[in-house]
Amino acid sequence: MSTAQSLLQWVGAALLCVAVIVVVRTATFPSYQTRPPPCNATDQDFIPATRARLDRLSQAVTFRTVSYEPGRGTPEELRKFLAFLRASFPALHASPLVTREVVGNFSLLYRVQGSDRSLKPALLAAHLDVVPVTEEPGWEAEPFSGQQKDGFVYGRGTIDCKHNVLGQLEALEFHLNRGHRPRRALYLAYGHDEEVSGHYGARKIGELLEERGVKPEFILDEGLTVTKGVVPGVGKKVAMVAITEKGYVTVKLSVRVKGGHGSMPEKESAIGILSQAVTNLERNLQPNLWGSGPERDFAEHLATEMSLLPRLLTANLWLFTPVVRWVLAQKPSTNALCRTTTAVTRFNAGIKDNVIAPEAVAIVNHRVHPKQTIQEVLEHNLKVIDDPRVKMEVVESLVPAPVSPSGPESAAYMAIQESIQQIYPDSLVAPSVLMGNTDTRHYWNLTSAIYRFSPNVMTPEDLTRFHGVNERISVQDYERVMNFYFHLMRNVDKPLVVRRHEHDGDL
Ligand SMILES: CCCCCCCC/C=C\CCCCCCCC(=O)NCC(=O)O
Ligand SMILES: [Zn+2]
Ligand SMILES: [Zn+2]
Repeated sequence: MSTAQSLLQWVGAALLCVAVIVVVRTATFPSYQTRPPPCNATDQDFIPATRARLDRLSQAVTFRTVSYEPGRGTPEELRKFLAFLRASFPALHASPLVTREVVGNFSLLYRVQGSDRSLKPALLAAHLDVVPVTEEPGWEAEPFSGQQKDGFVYGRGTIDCKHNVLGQLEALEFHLNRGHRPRRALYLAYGHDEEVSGHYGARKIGELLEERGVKPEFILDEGLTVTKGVVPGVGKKVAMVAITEKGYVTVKLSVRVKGGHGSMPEKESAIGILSQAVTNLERNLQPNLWGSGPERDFAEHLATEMSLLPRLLTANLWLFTPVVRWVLAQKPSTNALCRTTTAVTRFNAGIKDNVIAPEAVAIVNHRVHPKQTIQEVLEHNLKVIDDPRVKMEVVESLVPAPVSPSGPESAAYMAIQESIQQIYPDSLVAPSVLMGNTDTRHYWNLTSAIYRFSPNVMTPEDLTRFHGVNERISVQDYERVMNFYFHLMRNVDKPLVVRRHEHDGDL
């Protein structure tokens, strides 16, 4: 046999081995999906989306509680919104079990007293502020109208996240009206400036709770949602419970040149130099790190629920990680899980048509992958810009959040999963990474069990509504939001027991 023939035989045998491993791993990959526990709720345990409840959500949207910049807000609107909340939920505001504090002038902290002091409190969070409306003409209903149309409530805040504020308060009001006396103390924390980093709201709440020695069993804030048609290869709904958040670093790029008359320009302008720099950043993305961080768990939790090809790839990441990285990098929503993202969010230069701009400034917002450091992000930028005329300064930064426990070893995570599956019995649940940031950055010292999840459904078409045009929630989803919080309040109102890790209950 020639050397070439024997080499071919060896290659053939190696390929066969690889194929066998791939097939065996695909066929035997473990399932992480457990059956939803039976829900003993009766008809009386259901909060219907009545006219009054829908109108309260609509009315909440009409308060223009927009936050623009740290320290600048809409005090009058916030004040009116707080008064509206007080008037809208009379039972909880009159209850001797509930205390209400205004923190940092406009943020709210409620405490519901529990009868069993051995149980650590639960903390549900959300925020009162909303992002501004940038593209008014594209809206099918006025963005601050709260208009109800075709089975939806429209407007800023309907999914980010007045639905969570109102949903939690509706659930608590419902509970108290039925004479419920909780065993576990419950905190509700509503910051008023989450969209501009929470420096005056959630930070103050976090400091206050720390001073008082409050150590919650877990914290649940806004976050990822139940998704439908968003996760490649998975037909069922997937509830994504974020167990960590990407970090961020915002940088300011600037170029200064000599100004002058528009009739006698130099070869290059500040605008041209800076444009080249941001083009370099957009053409040379930060490295694709998918699979090296907690996002890998997300895929592996869903592997057995995927159609054949994605399942084969996910069950064999030892071989196919580069392929998965390439596939996920093709869409903005999945690319966000792959790498530190680079968004050029502002670009300013020039004051007059015939004056050469002496300075051009761009702001670049990066969301940092859990396995990358901020230093590495900045070094990458300097390398690809490769122009000493472009100055780079860090405006603000935050390291990726600590990873919270998930799976059967975490009783709090399982209580959230159980509550999701009681409301969405056909949904899968998987731990994930939030690509944005929440007020929980100010709560890291309170507990290591921090989760970010909003109990409404998002389809691919809905993703751009978030901070975008035609933000809306369906009536059915809002009903699910209220009932999710109601179930969660019930499910955690007892000692939470850690379950042994096992796969006996697999689907
Ligand atoms: C494998 C599929 C991954 C795609 C997942 C998309 C799911 C989308 C669901 C919700 C969108 C959540 C956006 C994050 C918002 C964080 C809160 C926020 O706006 N904070 C302010 C900020 O980060 O600037
Ligand atoms: Zn939000
Ligand atoms: Zn937001």
